[in-house]
Amino acid sequence: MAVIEARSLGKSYAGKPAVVDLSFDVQPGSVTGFLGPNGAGKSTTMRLMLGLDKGAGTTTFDGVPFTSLDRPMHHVGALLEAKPFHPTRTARNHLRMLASASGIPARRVDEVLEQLGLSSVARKKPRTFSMGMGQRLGLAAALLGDPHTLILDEPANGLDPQGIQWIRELLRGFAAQGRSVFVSSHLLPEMALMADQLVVVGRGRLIASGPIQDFVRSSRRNAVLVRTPQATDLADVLRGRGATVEAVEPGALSVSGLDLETVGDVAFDAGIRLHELSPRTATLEEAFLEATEGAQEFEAHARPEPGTTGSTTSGEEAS
Ligand SMILES: Nc1ncnc2c1ncn2[C@@H]1O[C@H](COP(=O)(O)OP(=O)(O)OP(=O)(O)O)[C@@H](O)[C@H]1O
Repeated sequence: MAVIEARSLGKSYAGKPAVVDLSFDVQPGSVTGFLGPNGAGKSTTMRLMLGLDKGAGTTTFDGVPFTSLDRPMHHVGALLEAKPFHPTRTARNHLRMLASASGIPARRVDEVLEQLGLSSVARKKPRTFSMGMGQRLGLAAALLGDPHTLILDEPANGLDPQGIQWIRELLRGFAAQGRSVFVSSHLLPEMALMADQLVVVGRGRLIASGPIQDFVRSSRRNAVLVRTPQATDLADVLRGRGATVEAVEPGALSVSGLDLETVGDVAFDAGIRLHELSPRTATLEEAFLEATEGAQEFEAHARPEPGTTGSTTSGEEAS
């Protein structure tokens, strides 16, 4: 059951740093979400981890680099952005070829096709597949060797809501067996449901790592909502106690910097009547946007006019 240890990973393209001195661990029995804005270096990091890109640093799987693993498909299954499918081979033959190259019995191919819901298209060519089906085939290839570690770059890309829910259950189940999952995604509500640990990067550098609850808890967007007919008085008293107070609507305050019990006690001591006292927990998206503020490589400068679509970006599309 592999601990992944990534140490001082680094990579530049044409002198421009894409990944900078990046170190983190992925523990068995967990789903570790890999988050970062577009162009933050997630795909590059995953390629470095698997020895597919040359760069600085090392990554080991239970102490062994990927390129030195004996029968690597049995240890690590990977789904990266570029999925090389043979143009004329069927889905089943594509997997059979991968299986035979790794000494995996052919019956395992049919097992994963079944597991991934691809049995009915097993004899079709992947180039005719929708994006979601292509993702499923890529996942089938990653699972072929029944590995104890999965490294997945945006696996939910192109999947429909049922597919997204299915992959969440698959990865949670995989981790519950004591295996390791390292997965990138921009679907933050999904990540909040799926991951227990996070690695967050911006401009190729580590921004945060650790349990997802700690990351969300550290957000300034966590607050206490108070409704009171004496909002002005309460705001003054709370500010006097060092809280940050924002009027969200007439008679309602959002208070940060004090916990819920203290806000209630302060109001009671000041003789202020409360009509509501409730916690407001930050979402993963809010915590992420706050943590990566200023770390976006591709920043939108113009909001679309109401009724139009699209936005203007300052740079090229990331990979
Ligand atoms: N093959 C390449 N040649 C040149 N530059 C590259 C190449 N691959 C990535 N980059 C650059 O490296 C940086 C990191 O890119 P990377 O694709 O790793 O980011 P990412 O976090 O996966 O982005 P996204 O979320 O948009 O997929 C970006 O500035 C990107 O333009």
